[in-house]
Amino acid sequence: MVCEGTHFDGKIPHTFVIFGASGDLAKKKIYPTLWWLYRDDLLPKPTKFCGYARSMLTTETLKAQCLPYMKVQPHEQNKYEEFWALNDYVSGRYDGRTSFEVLNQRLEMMENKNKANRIFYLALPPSVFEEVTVNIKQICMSLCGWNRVIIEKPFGRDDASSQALSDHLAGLFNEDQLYRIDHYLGKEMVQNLMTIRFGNKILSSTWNRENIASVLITFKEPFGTQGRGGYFDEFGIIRDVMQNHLLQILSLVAMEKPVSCHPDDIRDEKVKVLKSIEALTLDDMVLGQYLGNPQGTTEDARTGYVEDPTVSNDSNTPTYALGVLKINNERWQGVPFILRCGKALNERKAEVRIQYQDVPGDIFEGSTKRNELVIRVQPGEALYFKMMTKSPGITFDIEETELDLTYEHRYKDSYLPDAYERLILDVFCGSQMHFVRSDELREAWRIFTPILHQIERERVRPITYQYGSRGPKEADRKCEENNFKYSGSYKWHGGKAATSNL
Ligand SMILES: NC(=O)C1=CN([C@@H]2O[C@H](COP(=O)(O)OP(=O)(O)OC[C@H]3O[C@@H](n4cnc5c(N)ncnc54)[C@H](OP(=O)(O)O)[C@@H]3O)[C@@H](O)[C@H]2O)C=CC1
Ligand SMILES: O=C1O[C@H](COP(=O)(O)O)[C@@H](O)[C@H](O)[C@H]1O
Repeated sequence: MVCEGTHFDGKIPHTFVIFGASGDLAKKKIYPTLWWLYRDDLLPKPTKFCGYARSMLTTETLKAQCLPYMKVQPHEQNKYEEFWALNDYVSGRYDGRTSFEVLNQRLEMMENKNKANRIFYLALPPSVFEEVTVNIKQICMSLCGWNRVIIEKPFGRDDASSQALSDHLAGLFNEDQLYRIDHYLGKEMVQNLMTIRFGNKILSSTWNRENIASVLITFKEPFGTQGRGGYFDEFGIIRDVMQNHLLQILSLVAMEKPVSCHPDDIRDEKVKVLKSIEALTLDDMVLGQYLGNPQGTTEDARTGYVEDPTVSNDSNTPTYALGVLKINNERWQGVPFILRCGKALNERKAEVRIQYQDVPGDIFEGSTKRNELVIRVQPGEALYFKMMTKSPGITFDIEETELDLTYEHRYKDSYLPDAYERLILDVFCGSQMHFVRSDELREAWRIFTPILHQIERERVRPITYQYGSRGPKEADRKCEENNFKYSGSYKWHGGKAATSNL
């Protein structure tokens, strides 16, 4: 794909600074990702890494904390030690100048006072975000290389708080220095959406209201808060998953073809389609909250959401949400885009279902089923197209079958990197294609803020569903009302890959 930012500058040293290095995200995702990129020789040489947090750690203790997540193979041990030899750690406050001055001196030492590019990863709670970014800007910027700042969600709680954050950041950095991570944009099948759509004539010419009945975008997780409901209860599933991951997928499914693959051309189209979406209302939604399953085999499964000790007994925070979005433009008017997401459900799955309309002028006595293009994001990346065929043999009966592109079969020997690997490498390369621009964010909050405020103001009660179920029955009814037909007749006769994901 021809686009900017596909290469990094291999001649200049790079320093990667991880704020919140002692935390959960850092040890489970950021350090492992940096190690994998280093292991596979994908980073510029030399790149050094510096952790920063309040905890009094050493590089050795940090290394020990990260070990369970690093997936080090015995033959990689030497390289693994090399990786840690490139690491340093500074303990300091988030709000004082002095600590940041110490950090900057340490960075200069690591860089031998040479020209260096710096990447700052903010794996931090939003409460310290503002002071850390101010201190980075005032004290820690590389003076001759470039500086890039990676930010993790939540990007605010609603339109006003998100705008305040965007304004704060805009006062410190240029938009091209800011990399807002939505890790779903780093997933293989999400990145594939543009190619599927714009690289296939057969799909591009049917991708519209004349052919498509509805689009269903799903995220499901088979576990609850696992005792960490405190964070979740402040946000809920709409802010946690729907407003970001699912809406990003929607915009890639629904946007017009960009002028080129330049990141700004793509993001311009994403913003345009978001602008055509009306704000959600309660009538467009089904909200759920899980109850414990007394027959559950784990403590998590037996514990209902409000029984989590870190969640209040009368919390009305949704752990499940379905929302029907309408896109008011020439391509999509009248086609419901149904977003569904939930925790404590029956399976782990993220997928997009493009359901085509019924065949007009039926000659098969009502036995045709709708075509459906399924883009399975996880687990087990696959693209399959459900279609009708004549049953093989002497009969003239018809049956449902599929054109199947299961990655595990077709691309058996390919390595699919983790989303964070792709995205962090993009930051080294300066490609913002898979990062969220501030105007995308503004539109996303415009769509969701009114409903979020209403749920909080009116204390709207979610419908309860049992841990391990498919969620509230009302959600299936809402799909039906919105032109998504489920027949239950489809049978997949496929191999190992499919069964292991059922
Ligand atoms: N390449 C491959 O590996 C392929 C694998 N397969 C496998 O075959 C299986 C079946 O294929 P699939 O496309 O899912 O076909 P189905 O049409 O059988 O199911 C579609 C989805 O409908 C949902 N559903 C279940 N009950 C209802 C209901 N009452 N109302 C509305 N929706 C309902 C389920 O998802 P939910 O619970 O989320 O609503 C289900 O996944 C899949 O699990 C898939 O893994 C199929 C083709 C290719
Ligand atoms: O951003 C989030 O995503 C994870 C799910 O990510 P996945 O890559 O494992 O699908 C979710 O568990 C978490 O609540 C949410 O904040």
